[in-house]
Amino acid sequence: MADVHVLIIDDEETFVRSLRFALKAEGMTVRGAHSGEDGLEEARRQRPDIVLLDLRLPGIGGMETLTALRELDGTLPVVMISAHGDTRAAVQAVKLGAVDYLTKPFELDELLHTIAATLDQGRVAEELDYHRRRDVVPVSGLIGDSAAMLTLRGTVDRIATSSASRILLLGESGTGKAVVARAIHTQSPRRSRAFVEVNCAALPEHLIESELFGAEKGAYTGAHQKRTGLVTLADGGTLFLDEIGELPLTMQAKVLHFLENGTYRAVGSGRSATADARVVAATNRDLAEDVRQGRFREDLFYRLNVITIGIPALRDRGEDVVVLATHFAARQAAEEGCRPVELTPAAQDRLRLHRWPGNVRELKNLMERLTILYPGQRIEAEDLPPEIAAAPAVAAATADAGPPALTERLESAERDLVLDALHRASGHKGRAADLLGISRHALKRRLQRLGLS
Ligand SMILES: Nc1ncnc2c1ncn2[C@@H]1O[C@H](COP(=O)(O)OP(=O)(O)OP(=O)(O)O)[C@@H](O)[C@H]1O
Repeated sequence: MADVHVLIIDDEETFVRSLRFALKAEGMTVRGAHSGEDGLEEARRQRPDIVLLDLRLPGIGGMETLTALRELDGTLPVVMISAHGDTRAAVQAVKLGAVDYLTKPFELDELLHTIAATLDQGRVAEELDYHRRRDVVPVSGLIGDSAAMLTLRGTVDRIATSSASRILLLGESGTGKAVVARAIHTQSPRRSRAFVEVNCAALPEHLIESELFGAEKGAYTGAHQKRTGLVTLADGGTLFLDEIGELPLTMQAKVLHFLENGTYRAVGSGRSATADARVVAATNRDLAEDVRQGRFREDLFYRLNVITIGIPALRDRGEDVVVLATHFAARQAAEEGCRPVELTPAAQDRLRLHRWPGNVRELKNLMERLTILYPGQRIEAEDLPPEIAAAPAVAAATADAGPPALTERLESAERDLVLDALHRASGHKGRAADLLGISRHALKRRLQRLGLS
């Protein structure tokens, strides 16, 4: 059992010394502490793999030390050491979270067996904890160690400090385009100036122009005072035009003019003004197709499509699914003031197999929901929503039966489109129906049929 770090907290010096000697002979690293206070300090500093804790200690007692250790790290296994006649208290300690107890005097073999069994049991929890300890959010805010993510972070680093003033981000909904846009800003020399985010899909058409470029007092009905445009606010900083594919054609011409000349005109103003904003635009649409369909200006497309960053879908990022799930679980737990949920290996497999049409956003929402429903608990595959829990079954069935039937594939594509439209319409069914080009009634029927209502 090399590489195992053991912390012994016991006030009997000779006992600690002899255990230390014996465990070191087994290749373990052993530290000793003679009081609960010292033991806690030691645990904080060296993060042991297992703690052997005497029930009877001077100062803060064994039970209190156990509680404090659990607060420090809920996954740290603690084995209680009790004297004869203390069995009741030892059992109580197990109820409080100790993994086991040994009664003095005990054989070395018994102790070695307990340590081995405990560490083996703790492996799943440990793996998660490993991720948690590594869960240091990178400067970019972009979590993930997959090859795709490393490449993305490298690209963001390079582009942020380059002179590129127009950047286009492409990726499915929820892949992290907004996070990337912000990372480009915070890693650029513009970081001390404003990062201004505009969601082109959320603004009603008649307001977009005045929001973006500002308006003079009285420029239109209801313009009671002069309005400063978001472009002006982004001067020296970064303007993030999210969902640029939703920009109405009339506005596309005005944005193009600004991108080409750096000048703009507030609504109702005769004078043109300048603003030096780096523009990062994002879309989940196929802009080239929109150009072909006449929905997006070709000149604006080419103007934007110079420095393009593709953001991979979550399903193509391998282990990132589990790394991100662990990150969101830890973050939500901190918010709720509880221990993070732990995903069993079977549950992790289901997450790996799911297609994640809503990408990282869908995963984040899931982990938030699980934390609220099962605070600090182990999540079994069956605790996951049916569409995720069923993933391996579907995968196995399709593997046996060859490629999925056309109806299944159509249904899955339909579900993705409907979910995407609902997301883009912020859950508003009328708008989602418009985006899909169907009636509200037809959308309702589809939602029912797909089990999404
Ligand atoms: N790599 C990542 N690391 C940490 N959090 C992430 C990552 N990617 C996305 N997120 C989180 O997932 C959520 C969705 O991300 P974001 O809003 O950036 O997606 P988006 O691609 O801009 O979506 P949309 O196209 O719908 O606007 C956010 O809460 C974001 O913080």
